[in-house]
Amino acid sequence: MSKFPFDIVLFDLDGTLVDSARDLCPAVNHALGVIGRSAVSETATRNMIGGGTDMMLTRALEATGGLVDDATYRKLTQALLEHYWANIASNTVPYAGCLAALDLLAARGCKLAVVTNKSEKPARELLDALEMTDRFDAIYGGDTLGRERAKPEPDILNAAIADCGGGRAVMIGDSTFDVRAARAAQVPVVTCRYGYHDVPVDELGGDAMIDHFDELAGVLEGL
Ligand SMILES: O=C(O)COP(=O)(O)O
Ligand SMILES: [Mg+2]
Repeated sequence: MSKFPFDIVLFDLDGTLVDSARDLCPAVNHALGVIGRSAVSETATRNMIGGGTDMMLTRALEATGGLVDDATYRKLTQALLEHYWANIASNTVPYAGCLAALDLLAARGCKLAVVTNKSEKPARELLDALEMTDRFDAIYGGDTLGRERAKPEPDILNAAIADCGGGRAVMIGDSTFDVRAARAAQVPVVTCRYGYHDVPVDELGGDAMIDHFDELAGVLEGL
């Protein structure tokens, strides 16, 4: 078997490895309900994910009547997180073909890492609940190095690459945060058509796109 072109595969979490909108959306709506706002749809929520919890809540507030004062915002963040913690893996599942693709990449000698804008604690909690933690050599959240160093900054990608021993890395993600972070880290990036997009999917601007995890290893071999 020919040598695989990458040593390290970095994965975004929400909208890339796992379909989490069915748990994130109710948590957002729980928070909106605290101040009597109307609910946002799951479809709308999907476009609000990718920049971390604060950005998701901010976008949901903007979509339902506007921003709130700091004290209210803190209360709503608390309500959102409490709801999310209690339901973190109620309806969240790895995307079809995800686990098989991770198996295949590991069998081809790749080290695997998660680089998410979700905070590290809930990211680990979710991966634990889905029994996925052991598959990864590094797991970085949006707060691991400090929020200001979350994606689109390259820092968590670079840190994960270093933890994996360095080498040829590639990023797999679903939002402009992932594409920009990969560009800044100077690694190629594959986007997922099935994920959560903050811009129209064809404007993400990655190096390749997959519709399904079954395509991933082949697409990486062709980069
Ligand atoms: O928490 C979020 O908004 C997104 O997380 P992600 O970086 O795994 O897509
Ligand atoms: Mg994502």
